[in-house]
Amino acid sequence: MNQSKEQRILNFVLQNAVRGDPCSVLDTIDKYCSQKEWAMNVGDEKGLILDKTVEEANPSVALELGTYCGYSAVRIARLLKAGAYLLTVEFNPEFAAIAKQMIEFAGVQDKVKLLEGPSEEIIPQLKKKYEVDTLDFVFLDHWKDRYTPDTILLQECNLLRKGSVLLADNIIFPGAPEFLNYIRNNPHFQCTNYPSHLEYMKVVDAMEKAVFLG
Ligand SMILES: O=C(NC/C=C/[C@H]1O[C@@H](n2cnc(C(F)(F)F)c2)[C@H](O)[C@@H]1O)c1cc([N+](=O)[O-])cc(O)c1O
Ligand SMILES: [Mg+2]
Repeated sequence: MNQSKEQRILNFVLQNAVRGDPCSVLDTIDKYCSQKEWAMNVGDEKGLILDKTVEEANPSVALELGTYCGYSAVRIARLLKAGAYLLTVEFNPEFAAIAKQMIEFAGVQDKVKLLEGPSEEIIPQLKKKYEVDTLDFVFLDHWKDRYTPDTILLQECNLLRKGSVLLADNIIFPGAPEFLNYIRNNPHFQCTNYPSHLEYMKVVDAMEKAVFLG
């Protein structure tokens, strides 16, 4: 059976990146996806916004919704301090298997826990099953129509604390208009917009940061 695009991306990394070097894995994925096959990784331009937001938040516990091939999981994990960790949620078993290998090749597996399943099932389990108290940082990059219900669910499950930082990808393209309306009109969040471009393309995109005010 012929390979998936995600398998081709992983193979290119296994053959061309440096094992144990997260930056080389990121650069190799960016090279493949800008020169050979486009894929929905956050990419190098928006990746810099992600880096700065993670460094500023300096999270002990981070959550990512939408692992895909593991590009942003590697990107976030490489910046985490000793003892800090990332929980990343992936719904598609094939993508989860790819991401697991990507994360291990990059050498950040000790800082990343990959959870397989739908967010509406996993988020309510974070406190009891995954021993989370509150989340310091959340990266939203999964299905755009899930950004709002999952942000509401995080609040309902008391997983946010004063100062928790949410960062959402694809505010312009493909767009998350309902989320933007929800979060910008919600007095419990302080929002900041970061204009950018769609990964590997000249198409305009943006990220939105929302700090929970408690
Ligand atoms: O559709 C896009 N992203 C959707 C991303 C979807 C990814 O998130 C996973 N997921 C779904 N639910 C969960 C949870 F949380 F339940 F586990 C995880 C899906 O299996 C998939 O791997 C997208 C599209 C474009 N584009 O240009 O079309 C550009 C982008 O940057 C994008 O992120
Ligand atoms: Mg995205």
